[in-house]
Amino acid sequence: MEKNIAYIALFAALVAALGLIPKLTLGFGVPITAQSLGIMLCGTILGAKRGALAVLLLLLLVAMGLPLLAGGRGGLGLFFGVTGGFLIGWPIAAYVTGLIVEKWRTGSIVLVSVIASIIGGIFVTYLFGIVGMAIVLEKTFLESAALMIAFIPGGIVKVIIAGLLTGAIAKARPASLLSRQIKTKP
Ligand SMILES: O=C(O)CCCC[C@@H]1SC[C@@H]2NC(=O)N[C@@H]21
Repeated sequence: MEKNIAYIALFAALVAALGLIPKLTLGFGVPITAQSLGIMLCGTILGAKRGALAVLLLLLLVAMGLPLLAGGRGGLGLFFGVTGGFLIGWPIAAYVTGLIVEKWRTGSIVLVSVIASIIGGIFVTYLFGIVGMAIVLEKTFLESAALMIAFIPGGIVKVIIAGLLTGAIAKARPASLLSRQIKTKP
């Protein structure tokens, strides 16, 4: 129990720390940020529930006004802004990423983590982001979706980093890979 809380707090802090890496805000107001890598890692390393809780903890602190998002941003208003869809999607993205790593036990952990990060960290995150942007920017779903192209190159780099880091932890400290400590039914 205490171990879980410590890991959840640690990964909320990790995502916040990734916000210290300078962001690049695109013309339509959404930044390219290293924090989306943190969302993937929450899922691949902590698993579904703990990963989602770590992201929710971070978002709670952001909603309370702590400047923990890239560029030192915080406040409830962000959830109603152009990046609000992404923020709402982040815990679900971490959950889906973690669920895939928990359930898919065969093959290379690096490959499983990369695929889980693509599905959770890219598809799920982008889906929520596209809907949020379409509402706030008053664009169609397809117009918003087209804007996502700018995030794809960075997204590919991030899923590879998430896969390699998760693989390295699986090798060096298997007990710390909580996503694989969950017992699945035979
Ligand atoms: O800081 C915020 O307000 C949230 C930013 C969300 C940015 C999204 S996450 C997926 C995609 N990849 C990026 O690097 N940026 C966008």
